[in-house]
Amino acid sequence: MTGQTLAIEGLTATAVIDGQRHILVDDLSLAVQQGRILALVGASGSGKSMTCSAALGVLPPGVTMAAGRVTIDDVPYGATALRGRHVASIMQNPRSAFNPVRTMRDHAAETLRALGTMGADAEDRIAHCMQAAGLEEVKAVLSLHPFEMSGGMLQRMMIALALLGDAPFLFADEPTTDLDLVVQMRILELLEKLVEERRLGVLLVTHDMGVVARLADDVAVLDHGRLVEQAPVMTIFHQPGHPVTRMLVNAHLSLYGMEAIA
Ligand SMILES: Nc1ncnc2c1ncn2[C@@H]1O[C@H](COP(=O)(O)OP(=O)(O)OP(=O)(O)O)[C@@H](O)[C@H]1O
Repeated sequence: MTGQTLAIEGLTATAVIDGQRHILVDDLSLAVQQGRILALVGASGSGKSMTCSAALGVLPPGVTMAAGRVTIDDVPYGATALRGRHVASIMQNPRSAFNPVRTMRDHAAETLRALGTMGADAEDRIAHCMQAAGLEEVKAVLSLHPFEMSGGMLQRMMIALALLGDAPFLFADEPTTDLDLVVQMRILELLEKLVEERRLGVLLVTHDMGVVARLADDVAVLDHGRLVEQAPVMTIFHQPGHPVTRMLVNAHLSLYGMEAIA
């Protein structure tokens, strides 16, 4: 069973800085398959987040998508149609994603409204997604404000909200960066489980090659906005082809050794 394929094709994002046009993402193409995790790696500033933002039509002010399109099984989709319904997203620093004066119940209701799916079964769906994200005490958690929750709980809630749309794809932008090591591991285990159980296709932005070794099936390497290498994870670690890939792998190996990826 192969499932759907989401393709980003010829994506180019530009910004005018001090009167000069800069290319932040340069004619980038990649494909994410349902049931697989594609890690998007590269040095800081290489364009990983901008790639996700451009594909989902949520670029920051001043940055323009100059070219490109997103297709699912060769059918092109506009960003508004993609977001939530076909592609869910989670990002780093979950605390900043929540409104500090609203409860989790408010956030869940707002997500359902945005998806246009506030049906009679709304409560059940919220509970189901929260449980899938490892939040068992549904009623208690729904009554909490962000400041009453840990970073790990907030990230689980963000994942629960992402699951509400039942999208086949998930873009996860550094989902564990701001969490402590134990919580990081639990969130990674959760992502792995969701890919297995729901056959999500995940585009995982990370700078952490340990996370790549642990989770990814395939790896795409960015350098200055360009895709310089794409290969299965084992090839990336054992036969990195591009100097940037070698640099990322060597930096990881010099810190942690080969055991983690054997
Ligand atoms: N609002 C903006 N306007 C113009 N340029 C921007 C803006 N935000 C980011 N950039 C530039 O776009 C490029 C790509 O940034 P991006 O955030 O995608 O990098 P990244 O690979 O995700 O980095 P990191 O790992 O540090 O998050 C960088 O050169 C960055 O300086």
